[in-house]
Amino acid sequence: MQQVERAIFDLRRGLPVVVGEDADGAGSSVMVYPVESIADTNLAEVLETAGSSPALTLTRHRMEAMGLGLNTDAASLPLKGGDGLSAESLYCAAAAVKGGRSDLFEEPRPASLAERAALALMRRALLVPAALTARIDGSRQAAVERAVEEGRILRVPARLAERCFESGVGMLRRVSEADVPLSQSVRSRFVLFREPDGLREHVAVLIGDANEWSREVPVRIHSSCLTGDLFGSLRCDCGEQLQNAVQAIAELGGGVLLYLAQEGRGIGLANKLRAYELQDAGLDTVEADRVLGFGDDNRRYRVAVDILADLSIDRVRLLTNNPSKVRALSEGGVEVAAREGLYGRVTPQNRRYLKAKASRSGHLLDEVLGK
Ligand SMILES: Nc1nc2c(ncn2[C@@H]2O[C@H](COP(=O)(O)OP(=O)(O)OP(=O)(O)O)[C@@H](O)[C@H]2O)c(=O)[nH]1
Ligand SMILES: [Zn+2]
Repeated sequence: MQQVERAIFDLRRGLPVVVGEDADGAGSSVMVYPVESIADTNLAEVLETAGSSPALTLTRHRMEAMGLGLNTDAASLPLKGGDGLSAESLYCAAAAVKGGRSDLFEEPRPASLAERAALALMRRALLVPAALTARIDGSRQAAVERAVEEGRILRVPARLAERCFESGVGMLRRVSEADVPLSQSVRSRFVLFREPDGLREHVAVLIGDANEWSREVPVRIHSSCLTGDLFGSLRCDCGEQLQNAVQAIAELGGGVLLYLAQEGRGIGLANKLRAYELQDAGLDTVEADRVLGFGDDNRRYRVAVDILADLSIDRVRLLTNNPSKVRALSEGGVEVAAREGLYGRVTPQNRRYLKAKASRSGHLLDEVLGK
């Protein structure tokens, strides 16, 4: 997987990578550029390097947002070229609320294996899930091969890249820990876990004395929210939920708060801010993520299951309003003996967000929003 991790870093830096369809990554290969960082000059470079016409590869959700239904998980829109084609027009087609100019593209076709893998890499890299892709023409293969051998560009096998979200299952590493007294619970210990690819770190906050925890350990699974947790943003309820969770767990005799690196429901802070802009243009929190090409909720809770296993916890009292967290733990073999609601204050700024969570994602919020 090392190549895949390196490719993710390159893509985050705005560099292209080569995705190949054979097991060793060679064979039918595609150059991949992250759309969000492509500059006008790169467009000429893509044509020159790959020697074939590029396409814009998008997720099904983005295609739907553009009114281009195609019954596949991902599709590619071959570029027509000509006037109006620029880095900006590509970005608009990939992420703007209005979907960009359709006259710049040919009819969509289902994405190839390498193109689908390119989108998986974008999502893992927390970029806008849109790639400029170009098959490497036979006439350019030798040059690309040389660039790969000389380390000027990375090549990854599509099959590995496509599975970049699964690479770490069951392989979290417990890295370091220390006591960190909190104002609401003086006896608290932070334990840090790192995913094997080194890309994400998660923290388990052990509250109180583990020997005194009840058999149904009070557990909160909290997805990180820089704006809410640290700055008290009024757009969401995360900051207050975080504080209330520590308080509630302490009052229940201690337990665990899992602070998971899942900013913006797993789409990352950059995309969350993009989604906020789309919300300010009228979309709700779920629609905005879809328009950016994501699903309704991009979080997977496997890391929570793995951390609880490491802590030898198999029965919990879960503090959440989110039924998918309950489901994910149960499916992962953790018994959810009870669920308890956990709320922040409803404010004029977050009411619409909370209502959308209740109506679109099934959050159990009647207690604070009314029926
Ligand atoms: N994409 C996106 N993410 C958001 C938005 N507002 C808040 N978030 C993120 O949503 C997540 C909320 O996490 P949690 O509070 O753990 O989960 P939850 O699904 O609300 O469920 P609860 O357990 O009931 O709180 C955080 O990662 C926030 O950064 C938004 O408008 N768009
Ligand atoms: Zn938040």
